[in-house]
Amino acid sequence: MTILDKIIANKTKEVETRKMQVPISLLEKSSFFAKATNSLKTSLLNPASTGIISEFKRKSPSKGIINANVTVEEVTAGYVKAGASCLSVLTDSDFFGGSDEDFLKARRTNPGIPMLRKDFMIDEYQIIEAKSLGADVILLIAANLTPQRIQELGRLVKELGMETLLEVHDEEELNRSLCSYIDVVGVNNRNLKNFAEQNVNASLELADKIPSGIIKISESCISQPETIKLLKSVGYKGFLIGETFMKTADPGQALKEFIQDL
Ligand SMILES: O=P(O)(O)OC[C@@H](O)[C@@H](O)c1c[nH]c2ccccc12
Repeated sequence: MTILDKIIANKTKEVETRKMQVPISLLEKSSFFAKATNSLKTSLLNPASTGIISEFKRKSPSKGIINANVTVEEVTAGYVKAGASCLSVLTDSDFFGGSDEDFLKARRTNPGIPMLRKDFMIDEYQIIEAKSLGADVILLIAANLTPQRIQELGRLVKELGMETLLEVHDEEELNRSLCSYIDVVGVNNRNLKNFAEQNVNASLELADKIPSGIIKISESCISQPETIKLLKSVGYKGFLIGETFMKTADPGQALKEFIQDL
């Protein structure tokens, strides 16, 4: 069993429990259903954008605890002040130490910036739940979804006015998963089956395989401003970074310093 298999088995149970606890009709009462979303695409296409999608991540299966001493409000506000183009907030609690409460706190603190709900999406229920939390962008991970499920979930994301970030790790996942509901493609440099990689080779290899009209993001294992320059030179517009900032005492300050060297 890979780590991803374990996460998905756990997530399947979690979603079934939630469905019994909170009916969709209750989720739909959230005021976020009446609010317009902030577009990630628009943000990344803005020439003044840093392209940095900064992530709030307390722990991970590969690194264990990354930072247990900061609050989601201070970190996300610091990211926005430093010039992040989008925020990513983990809501998976068992493997990543996140929660829906974290997401809501970040949302209320930063109403005007695109926010990605970072979780393992397998069910329509979670998409509606994401909308109820004020999410703008949904992550669909090709490694754990069939092409048909990507289409079905992507369609619902669009119906609810949000955008879909499709995450792939290799060319096979990319080719089978692309469909008309995908707004942005993210190449995860880390293989979620073993969490082994420490480099951005996956992004470099896939750069010219992603159709040119689609906005490209490089995800994970980015720790140097020079890497951003390299990724930009092969066409990437977005850069999803968690640990590099989260492992410091002041992640917002770390982003600020990182941006100065871009
Ligand atoms: O902390 P890093 O190496 O900068 O990575 C951030 C982000 O890309 C990573 O957390 C991530 C990418 N795809 C995921 C899917 C699920 C959970 C987490 C992730």
